[in-house]
Amino acid sequence: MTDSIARQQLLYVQDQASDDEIARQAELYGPLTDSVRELIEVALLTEVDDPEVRAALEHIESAKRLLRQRINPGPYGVRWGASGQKRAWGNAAAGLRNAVAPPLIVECDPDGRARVDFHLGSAYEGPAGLTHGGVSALVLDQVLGAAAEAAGAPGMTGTLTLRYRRPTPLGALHAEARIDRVEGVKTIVTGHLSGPDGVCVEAEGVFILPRWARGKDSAAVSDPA
Ligand SMILES: CCCCCCCCCC(=O)SCCNC(=O)CCNC(=O)[C@H](O)C(C)(C)COP(=O)(O)OP(=O)(O)OC[C@H]1O[C@@H](n2cnc3c(N)ncnc32)[C@H](O)[C@@H]1OP(=O)(O)O
Repeated sequence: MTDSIARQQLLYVQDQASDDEIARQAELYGPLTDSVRELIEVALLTEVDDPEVRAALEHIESAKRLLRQRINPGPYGVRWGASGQKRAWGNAAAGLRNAVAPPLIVECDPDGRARVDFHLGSAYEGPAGLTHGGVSALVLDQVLGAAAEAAGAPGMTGTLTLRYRRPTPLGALHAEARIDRVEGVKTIVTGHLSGPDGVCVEAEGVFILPRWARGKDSAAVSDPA
């Protein structure tokens, strides 16, 4: 096993947090994350005068000093509580503590289907007024991966193939996925991302249970938010 795989495995942690403690943390950190996400949007779009921008910066620096007083060196990893509840709160697409995440709150069925309605604001812009193609890939990677995981066939993304059929607007969007087939350690999942005018991006993903995780509890590579 390489050092990087060994290091990665140390970030899958059974911390035995109780459901009450997890709920407390979600109530505490969820609003902080939402506020920082809004801050990203407001910082991007504000048109106030220079003194107000400088004053806002001082407040933000002060908030950072407060929060840095005790800090996890990171990354967050994936944690399981005492009841088996998982937290992938650092996940870039769905993490409850990650302000970069849109966030995606993906609904899954055990037969390998997943869907999510979500909103992309101005921070996800690529072409003027449109969603960045890499952000569409992020969303589809997460939703297709969630479908594989929901059916008990989780894996790392081996190949993700996208077809951008029409520009993806910002705003209210939908993505869904379903397992097409399972071939040994490979799970092939298809899906799409759509906007108000129909399908914008089609996707096919090959999710592979990595060699190091074979024969272990499949949760070792699953990564729900
Ligand atoms: C609820 C939330 C669910 C979570 C959603 C998560 C979504 C996000 C997921 C990610 O972002 S994962 C991060 C991006 N992906 C990676 O970083 C993967 C990096 N690559 C690897 O770790 C390994 O190359 C990989 C695990 C993909 C495969 O390595 P293995 O050593 O385990 O594969 P192996 O050589 O044993 O091959 C197994 C099978 O897979 C095939 N294969 C290997 N690499 C492949 C590849 N890249 N694409 C397609 N097929 C591949 C290989 O031909 C073979 O097919 P057969 O079984 O038919 O012989």
